[in-house]
Amino acid sequence: MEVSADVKERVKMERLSKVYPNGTVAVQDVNVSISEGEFLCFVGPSGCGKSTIFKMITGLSSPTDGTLHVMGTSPKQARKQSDTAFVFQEHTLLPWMSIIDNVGLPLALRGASRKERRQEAERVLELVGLKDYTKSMPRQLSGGMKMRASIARALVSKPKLLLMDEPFAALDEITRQTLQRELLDIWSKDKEMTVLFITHNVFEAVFLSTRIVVMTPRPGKVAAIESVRVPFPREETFRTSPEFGQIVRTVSEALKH
Ligand SMILES: Nc1ncnc2c1ncn2[C@@H]1O[C@H](COP(=O)(O)OP(=O)(O)OP(=O)(O)O)[C@@H](O)[C@H]1O
Repeated sequence: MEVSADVKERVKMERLSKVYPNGTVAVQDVNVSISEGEFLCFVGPSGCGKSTIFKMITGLSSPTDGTLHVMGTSPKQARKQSDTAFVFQEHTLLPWMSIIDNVGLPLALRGASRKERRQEAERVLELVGLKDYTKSMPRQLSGGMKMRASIARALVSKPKLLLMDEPFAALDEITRQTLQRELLDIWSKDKEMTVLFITHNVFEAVFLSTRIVVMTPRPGKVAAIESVRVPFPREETFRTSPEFGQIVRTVSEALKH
């Protein structure tokens, strides 16, 4: 695959398409370029191909047409370099391992020393507010805390690209809003990290994003790309501001197409 010269471009999709072997056109002609340091949300109805795009970015699924560059190289190469990390809706913590061992697992798989694993796991557990729970087992944590631990595990390998597929969908509204703020804090401290975030929740997308990609139902195409030009840190008052309401309306309108 051709190597892009622009290292600041984290993901480049050109006419990206995916037709599954059974004939389902999941993604069609998607053109999106994502730069370093963006927080980009994908919103769209169920089945519009959001997860399929993520699978292609992580190299778990191949495009059937068009091109896709991740970190200026192929998705598989980017994954090999540990440049990408993934957080799913359900936490994927191993129930028989303590939180610190779960969080250090990606480093263990790479052969890192025990000391490095512990240091790095403690660093990210502090970032997500779980430094007092290093020895706990997953079953001892609430849903929100398990999600924090999953985020810590994704951050432990210092990814340049963090992909999050509806990470807060199973949480109650208060916990969801708390985690949104915490995630923005973590992201804004690391200007090199790009976050791609899937959500069905337009309010969540507007609060978090620098840009929002609105997708259409099958076949999944881009209906609109909206910029949210509101500076960070975003205060809680943003959620009830007229500007917020206006962007929510624009995105909701685009979703109807
Ligand atoms: N392995 C597969 N084989 C065949 N069709 C598939 C496969 N995976 C997904 N699809 C279909 O591709 C379309 C897009 O699926 P995808 O999971 O990417 O959508 P989504 O937008 O992430 O949906 P949701 O919001 O419900 O998670 C859907 O119609 C789905 O049924």
